Amino acid sequence: MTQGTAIRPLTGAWIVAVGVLAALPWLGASGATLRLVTLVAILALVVSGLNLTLGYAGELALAQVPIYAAGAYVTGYLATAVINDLLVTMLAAIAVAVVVGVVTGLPGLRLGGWTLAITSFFVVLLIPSIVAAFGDHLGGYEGMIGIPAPALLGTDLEPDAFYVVVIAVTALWFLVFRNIAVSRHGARLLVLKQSPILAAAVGTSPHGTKMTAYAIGAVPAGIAGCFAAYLDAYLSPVTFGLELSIVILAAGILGGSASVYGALIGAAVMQVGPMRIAVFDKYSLVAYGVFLVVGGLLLRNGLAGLTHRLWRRVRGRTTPPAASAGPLGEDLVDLPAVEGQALAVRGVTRRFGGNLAVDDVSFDARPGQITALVGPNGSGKTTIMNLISGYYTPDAGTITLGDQVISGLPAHRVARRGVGRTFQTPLIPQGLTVQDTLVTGRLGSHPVSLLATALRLPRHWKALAEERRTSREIMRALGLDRHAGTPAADLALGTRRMLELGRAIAGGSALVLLDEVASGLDEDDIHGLVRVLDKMRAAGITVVLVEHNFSLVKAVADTVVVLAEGRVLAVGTPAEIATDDTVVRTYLGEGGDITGTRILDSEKAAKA
Ligand SMILES: Nc1ncnc2c1ncn2[C@@H]1O[C@H](COP(=O)(O)OP(=O)(O)OP(=O)(O)O)[C@@H](O)[C@H]1O
Repeated sequence: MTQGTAIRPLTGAWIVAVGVLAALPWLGASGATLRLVTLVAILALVVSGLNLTLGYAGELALAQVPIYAAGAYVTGYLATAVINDLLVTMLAAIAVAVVVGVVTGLPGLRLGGWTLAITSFFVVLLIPSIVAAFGDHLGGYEGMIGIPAPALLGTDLEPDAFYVVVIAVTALWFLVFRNIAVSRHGARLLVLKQSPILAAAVGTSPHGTKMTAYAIGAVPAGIAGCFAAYLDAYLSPVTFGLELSIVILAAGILGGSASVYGALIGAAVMQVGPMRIAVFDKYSLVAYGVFLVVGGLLLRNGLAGLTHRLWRRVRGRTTPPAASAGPLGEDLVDLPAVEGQALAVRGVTRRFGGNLAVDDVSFDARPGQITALVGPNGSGKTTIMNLISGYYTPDAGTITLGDQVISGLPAHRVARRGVGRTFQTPLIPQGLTVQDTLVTGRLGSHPVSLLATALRLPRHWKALAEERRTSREIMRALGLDRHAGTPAADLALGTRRMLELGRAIAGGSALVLLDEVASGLDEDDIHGLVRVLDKMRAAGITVVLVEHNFSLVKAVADTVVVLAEGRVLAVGTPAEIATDDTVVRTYLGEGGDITGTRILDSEKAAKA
């Protein structure tokens, strides 16, 4: 999987850079230089955690300083009083950092946005009080002194060896971060950032994804804390203050928060620049503020984004113009067969306050058939789609898929049971190619563990091969193969609708819900859509289609369910519905002819 926002590392250059940095002690670098590089590595680790939670997952969890402090104090305490082995102290620092990361992120599960930012940012103010409360063990306000130099597996580490460990572990973390960012897990974070609704629709739990982001974002800060404790053999609560929070934020924004290596760039600029230069001392907060504003206002995705764009220009790659759909070729392949499941909606009712949006609705949708829901604006079609896909819970009635009751389940669980859907306005995240977007449709149905992804275990490669095969099959069936590498958000509306449809199918969905999928499409697009709908039927998928365009309904639907004011007015084949007296009288008045009606609702007709 690729991502538009992440810089792809030139692996060779990366290995050389890490090798040169690690060899600095033997290349005659001074102690001051080694210390500076160590400080850059420590800051880069903390900032990379921010990039992961904020830049990738879009969570305003800003508790990096408390997390970093937790890692540092745990290391200091263990090394001084319990066991001084870098492996043990680092693992303990990571574990405690993850706990602090998750706990400080918890408000984000309910509140999100700025409330999370404020609560997590100001946890930093508690650090001196917490350190003071455990003064006997953590040194209180005066600081913790006498942290011994680290040992590793029973061998004391000389300063140069410690330096090499810092470089090696930092390089390893950035490799892991990069592996996550360019994988399906990175896409999962990106989808959550841009639309929690879409995240649920593709089967990923918004809460679970947020918790994962808080947890992995805390890992590098815990490692950084461990290194910081050993570096100066001294810890003071003063170090872990608001100023450091602002430095981290400035480095993140300046480097580029939605990038892997932006953390290194931002940390290097801050450490080599304003944090070193004495003249900044007095005005340090002002200087950091300026860096924050410059990074935020002038640089789209920070210095990393700028480097990325320059690199693309040098390589002669510029963003292609919006890709238009155009007519589908004749060479479309069939969709892979699936085991469709019957949908049964029984007596479903849903109120919004005093408004009875859906009133005792029952209907069936069968595998290998297309069931159309039609009716004027406000008749309850979208509410029924949202009830089936788990965004709403019915006040009464049940919805079953095959032999499983799905009503009452949260949306991501419904998706995992094999329900895919599209939206009235296509939800296509920025930063993903067409192929990557199709892969996101498999996130819930074909999970791969984070560990397998981060460490590139065989399970990861197997899943990647499957993802590529399935997405290629779907692209060939939907005529999307010529757009495979195009940024999905740049596509024309017709192609975006087709892509959403592909994503809904990609996980092997037994039931696919299409909400006004033809809206805004031209004749070529609609012709292509009809062919694809025929393929879905042939593949055995159960399709429920909300549609205003009765010509399209007539062309594709096996069964039509007509709704009026939240109730089922009639059910039948398109031909039966077209001549149903009640339907014709209700919508067209005495003597009307629905067969020639493009749209049941005149307002929608104007829009279409
Ligand atoms: N989240 C909500 N809160 C309050 N009322 C809602 C909500 N969602 C839908 N409704 C109301 O429920 C009724 C049915 O709306 P719904 O969107 O399901 O109709 P629809 O047939 O899909 O209309 P359209 O064709 O315009 O999409 C409307 O009266 C609408 O105002």
